[in-house]
Amino acid sequence: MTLQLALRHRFAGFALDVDVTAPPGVTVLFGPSGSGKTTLINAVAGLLRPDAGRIAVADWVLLDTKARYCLPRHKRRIGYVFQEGRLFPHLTVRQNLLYGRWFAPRNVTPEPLDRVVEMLGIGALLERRPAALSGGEKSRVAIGRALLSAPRLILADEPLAALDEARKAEILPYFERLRDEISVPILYVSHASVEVARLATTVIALQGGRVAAIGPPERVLGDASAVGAREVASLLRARVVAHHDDGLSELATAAGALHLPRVAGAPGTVIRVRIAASDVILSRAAPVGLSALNILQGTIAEIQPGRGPAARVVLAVGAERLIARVTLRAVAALSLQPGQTCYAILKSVAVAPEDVGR
Ligand SMILES: Nc1ncnc2c1ncn2[C@@H]1O[C@H](COP(=O)(O)OP(=O)(O)OP(=O)(O)O)[C@@H](O)[C@H]1O
Repeated sequence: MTLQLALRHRFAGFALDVDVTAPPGVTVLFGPSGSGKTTLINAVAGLLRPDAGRIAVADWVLLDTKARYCLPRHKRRIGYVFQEGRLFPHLTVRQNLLYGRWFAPRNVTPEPLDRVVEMLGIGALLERRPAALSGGEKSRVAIGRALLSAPRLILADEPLAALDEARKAEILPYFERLRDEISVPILYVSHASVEVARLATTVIALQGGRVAAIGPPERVLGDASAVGAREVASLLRARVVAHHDDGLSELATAAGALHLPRVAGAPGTVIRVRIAASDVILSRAAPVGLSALNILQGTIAEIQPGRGPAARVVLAVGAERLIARVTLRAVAALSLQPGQTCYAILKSVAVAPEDVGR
């Protein structure tokens, strides 16, 4: 189901002006503080009436100012997943989940409770109260409660921002399952590029109230003007080939083989791997005697100088593009030029578990 977000709204000193349509899946709203993410989702949620616009999930229209139509907030059928979970402390997990179901319209059957419980791995928690749950468990219950309200859209507003790295890594796979197994579109607000890489079907990069870029994550994450020079990364599709006894997993990508710290997934599983541009080193000559395990040979496709002392060098490696962030001094010292053969070097341990997703 496509998601149409066409909105104009003005505050003193700030204007939101967005007109995009995203395909089904997870649409991540990505942008720095003050770029307008909250303003946009408040308009979707019905908490803010924008000056003008149209918001629709497929043919389910939430707002159409031209037609003078504005669906009231309680009829929008949005499932919310917030940062702190916002569960009712006096209710058990089961009661919290069933509370969600209470909001499902009478003529719609929500996902069965058993399936949601299984999908989120919360079967053992059903009789506990929120005070006896970890942050990650609370998040999973909050996702379940949202799903059981039979939503037409799930709105996740920085749901992982309050969690530490380990808890984030625990929750991300559940959002991946949601994306892959439930047909409800998800609008997900984040300013973490790891979450973009893992979850997004489509990324909307917002800057100063405008869309700086929209597209699949592999394209938007490679665009420094959209995500900021420091966040630039490549996103490679990879297939798990084998797990080796020394704790490394061998992956096949269109750019060549990669050896990374053990990833989840049986051999044959297709995953996506985020490689931060600042973790890639370049060499003109085939390196020898290096400790780094991943050396990929490619051709320089493009050199994009930044505003500071760094440049992004885009390598065509097999059918993939790999981006390296190196200093301009290194570009000059190595006399890097488009068309040259170049080797990209990546330390295995530079790729963290949260960089690898389904
Ligand atoms: N009610 C309001 N009245 C006036 N200005 C507002 C109002 N709400 C938001 N703004 C301004 O609109 C701009 C965008 O704010 P918004 O909260 O949408 O950004 P954001 O991307 O969600 O930021 P963050 O990541 O920090 O939550 C900011 O400059 C903010 O000060």
